[in-house]
Amino acid sequence: MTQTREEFEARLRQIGAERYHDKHPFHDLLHGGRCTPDQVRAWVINRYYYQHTIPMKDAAFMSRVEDPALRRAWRSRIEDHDGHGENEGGIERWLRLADAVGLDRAYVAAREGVLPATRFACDAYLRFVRDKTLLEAVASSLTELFAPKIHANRIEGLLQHYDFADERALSYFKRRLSEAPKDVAFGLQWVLDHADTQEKQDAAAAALEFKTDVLWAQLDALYSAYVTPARIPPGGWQPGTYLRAVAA
Ligand SMILES: O=C(O)c1cc(C(=O)O)c2c(n1)C(=O)C(=O)c1cc(C(=O)O)[nH]c1-2
Repeated sequence: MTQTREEFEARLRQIGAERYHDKHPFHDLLHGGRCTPDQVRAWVINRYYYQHTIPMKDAAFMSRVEDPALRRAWRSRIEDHDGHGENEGGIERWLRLADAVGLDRAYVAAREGVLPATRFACDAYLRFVRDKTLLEAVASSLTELFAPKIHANRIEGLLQHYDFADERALSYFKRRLSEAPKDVAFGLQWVLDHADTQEKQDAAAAALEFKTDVLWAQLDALYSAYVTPARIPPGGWQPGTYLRAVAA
């Protein structure tokens, strides 16, 4: 049976409550100050691949949208990451974090040393948004409903526990606190408006579950490669390499 708007929204929120990556043990380590400097670096390197993918998936999405009003509402997402005018953009802010944790930013930006499962997960997200219905594509972005809380926890945890953490290093997360809510408020209303049959509601819910898997799989990959017993796959970043040259 088709759910009411309220029931369907509650169903989407329940997916986050059960499956969002705030519950992943790697985040407990990271936010609780129990990651080594190299584990933090591995996270920064791998998560950059996600950052790199996001504006590409948004561009793939927009290339399929025929409604100018929807494109107009969506396009700030690309500018948020790539920058616009005075705003240097989220990708640059992520590279500041790479600087702060002592990594060579050119290495991070080149996306070498990224774990295979990170690539597979992020590439799957891009393909999903390119190939599925617009409703599924928008629904897959709704993990951002749950992101402000994890960003706030991260800012607090990193500031409390790690010497590298300061306002400049964490500017990516601070900025997302104001960017994400506007995006997700629009996305949620759009999904609620368009998922008007049971079939569409099921497809949108499945898309959101798929996206929680995309996020979870990236942290599983990190955990298995860099937390005991660490098993770094061939080609993965080796701790101690590609550190930033420090002036003598
Ligand atoms: O740190 C996080 O946990 C987290 C999660 C997510 C998410 O839920 O997909 C995003 C972000 N951050 C983020 O910073 C971001 O720009 C973003 C864009 C999107 C998207 O699917 O369009 N998700 C996320």
